[in-house]
Amino acid sequence: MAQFFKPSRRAKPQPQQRHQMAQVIALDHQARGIVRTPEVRFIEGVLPGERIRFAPQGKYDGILIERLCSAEQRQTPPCQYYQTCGGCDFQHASMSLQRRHKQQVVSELFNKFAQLQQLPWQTMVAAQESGYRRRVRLATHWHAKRQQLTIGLRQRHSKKIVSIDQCWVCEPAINDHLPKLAALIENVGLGRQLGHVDILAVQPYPLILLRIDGVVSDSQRQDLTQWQTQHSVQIALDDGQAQPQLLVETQQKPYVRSIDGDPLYLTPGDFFQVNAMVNQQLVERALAWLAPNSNDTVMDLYAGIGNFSLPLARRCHQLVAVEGITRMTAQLSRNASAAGLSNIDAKTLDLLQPQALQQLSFAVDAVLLDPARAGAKVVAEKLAGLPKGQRPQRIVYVSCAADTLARDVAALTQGNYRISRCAVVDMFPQTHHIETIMLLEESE
Ligand SMILES: C[S@@+](CC[C@H](N)C(=O)[O-])C[C@H]1O[C@@H](n2cnc3c(N)ncnc32)[C@H](O)[C@@H]1O
Repeated sequence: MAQFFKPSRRAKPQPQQRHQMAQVIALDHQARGIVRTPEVRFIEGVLPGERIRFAPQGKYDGILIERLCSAEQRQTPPCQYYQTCGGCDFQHASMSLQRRHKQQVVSELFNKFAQLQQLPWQTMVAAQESGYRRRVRLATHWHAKRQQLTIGLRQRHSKKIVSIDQCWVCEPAINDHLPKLAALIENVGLGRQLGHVDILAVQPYPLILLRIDGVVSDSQRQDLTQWQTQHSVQIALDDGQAQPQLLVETQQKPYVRSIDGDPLYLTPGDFFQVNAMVNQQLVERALAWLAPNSNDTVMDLYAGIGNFSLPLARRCHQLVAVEGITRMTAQLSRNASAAGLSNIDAKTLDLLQPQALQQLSFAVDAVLLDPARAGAKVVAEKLAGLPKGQRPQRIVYVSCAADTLARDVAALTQGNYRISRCAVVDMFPQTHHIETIMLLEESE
């Protein structure tokens, strides 16, 4: 049969003459270096002040070929997998540069989207630089010929998996179990059926959540049950259809603790904040800025399983919590009951729907907003337009996406609010991800 030439789908190496020299002038919002030659290009792994040789790629990108000098703020990436793993993209910068850059990005976005030049910055909410992640999702690949399983994190810009047995930013409870997983799955014979694996550093035992396609036999269940007892972990199975199930349903439900020590029970798959120490400080900061007292009615929007709701309810008269996922609202209510709190009214509403907001009275003393990346546009526009006496005096907005935060805060400041405090929250050190907390108060 005739053989036709098929070009490789891999990016071709750039010919030598196309390489260009440039000085990195700044970092973009994803912590990539910006060069101008004169066209603007974005290059990963480089820092402002560094002179580099790079290969242009596509219309806007470049690939670093050689660094001719190093910025003072460069550090040797501490993680052995840094060059290949796509997990942390900012390890080559000192912690002070990482944190300064995050604040700079928020300032730039507010300048651009909210026309606000000066923000009232407060001390950053930050804790340890490594060993902070209490949940991680691992990718897996089953080599049928070798009957071997690879577990790890995705390579940068690739579907390939970097096999890891330690993750520098994960909590020790995760790293204790990560190296044992491949052998467990191979021995139990679930390699072919395995999708991803989540490890959660929760109480009373670390939880390993296996995404399995197809049926798990009784003998496989027995093997897994034996293993979880031997290694003091809990295993849960997720078939992608129904809610993940603990292998032994009679065992105690997993939980994390609120800042007051109340257990926040969760079902595998429920959202909880990734960085326990930063979360502790974040909730404390939100409480300090919202300053609830025992006569106040407070609203916690995007409440999850009650991370902010329970501490707020302990300090105010009445707490209205709103969450979009029914299962999590029910969990929040159970968590409130377990903590002996009877002043929480938990509702399930889609806060992106204007008509859903008609079911809420915003004549409360304070509101906490903690939306997902999409932000809280509909809520912000509603709050911005409410007359005095029917709106909260204080709003604390916790955000994981500075662009949607700037958009929503612009709506609030064009209404009856002004920004009185803000701080960067370094929830994900060693990565470019930015969280922010902002206090808005009635301006008249
Ligand atoms: C960043 S998490 C914060 C959860 C909680 N405040 C915490 O600290 O753990 C955002 C929460 O908003 C919920 N959510 C996302 N979109 C929503 C929507 N349209 N309406 C209501 N809740 C939503 C998610 O289910 C999630 O629990």
